[in-house]
Amino acid sequence: MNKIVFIGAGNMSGAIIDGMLSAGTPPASLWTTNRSEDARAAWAAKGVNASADNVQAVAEADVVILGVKPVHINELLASLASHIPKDALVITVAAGVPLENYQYFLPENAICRVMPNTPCLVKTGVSGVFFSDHCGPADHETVTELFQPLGLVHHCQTEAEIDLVIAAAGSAPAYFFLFMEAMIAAAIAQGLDPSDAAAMVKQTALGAARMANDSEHEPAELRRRVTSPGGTTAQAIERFTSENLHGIVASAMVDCTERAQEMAALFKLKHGE
Ligand SMILES: NC(=O)C1=CN([C@@H]2O[C@H](COP(=O)(O)OP(=O)(O)OC[C@H]3O[C@@H](n4cnc5c(N)ncnc54)[C@H](OP(=O)(O)O)[C@@H]3O)[C@@H](O)[C@H]2O)C=CC1
Ligand SMILES: O=C(O)[C@@H]1CCC=N1
Repeated sequence: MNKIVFIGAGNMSGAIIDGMLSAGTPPASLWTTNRSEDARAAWAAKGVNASADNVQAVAEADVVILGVKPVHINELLASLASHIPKDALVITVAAGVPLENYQYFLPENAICRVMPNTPCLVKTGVSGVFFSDHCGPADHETVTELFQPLGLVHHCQTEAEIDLVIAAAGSAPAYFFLFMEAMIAAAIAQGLDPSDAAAMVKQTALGAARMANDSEHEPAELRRRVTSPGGTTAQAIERFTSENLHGIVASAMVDCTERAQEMAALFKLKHGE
């Protein structure tokens, strides 16, 4: 059994771990580290090995998954890199930290940047992956084995493509949640009971997402099939269009990608400074 170690098991890594558990990964093969005692107790209650000691956790690891915030990656690598087995595959889910940082601290390891999203929790995630030159077929296989059961795996051709995956998938669950929040608030403002409004909006989002995935038709055609000429939907769509929904979405996604690029410039190791 492989030893898979998560350094920092918060929102994103936690979703991956819970997704893996529900996909049948034996909890005893998973190790997590957290500084908070409550987080460790919660993982231990699920049968996952939980520790506060990163150095001890990575001993004899086959796969190390770095799940801390981007701002903490460099200091974590500086303190932990020499303890990570050289034959371990190192996976990082951090946004905006370039591969070269990991390669500097871990020159002999195979490294893979993965940009997942939180729906990995319910095995309908998206994970963009980009491999370092040190990665061989066995590493590609390991990443596929780990992430495919959690949803769609997209192979990025360039590292820069990871930043596009962030805008289209990594950050994107939040856009849909925001849209749901706005719809629920509007339905309540129009007089629906709050719990009825929430239940209807969530169920409609689920139904639309399922149809979009299962149908032979593109979303634009599915939209047309709801929109009777001169009817109610047409009025709502006209408002979205005239108020530039497409433009807002496009600008938001450009902002998202640009923020990842800014973070990369910020966190990139500056040798000799
Ligand atoms: N949230 C998301 O949807 C996505 C996030 N990501 C990436 O995932 C990473 C984590 O983000 P997210 O999960 O949201 O953040 P969280 O803050 O929820 O998770 C980070 C975790 O790291 C733990 N931690 C921090 N420092 C250490 C340390 N030195 N040793 C061990 N554990 C540590 C924290 O727990 P404790 O304080 O108990 O130690 C916390 O549980 C980021 O790099 C982000 O870019 C990528 C895609 C999507
Ligand atoms: O907001 C963030 O920076 C992280 C990366 C993608 C989703 N959450």
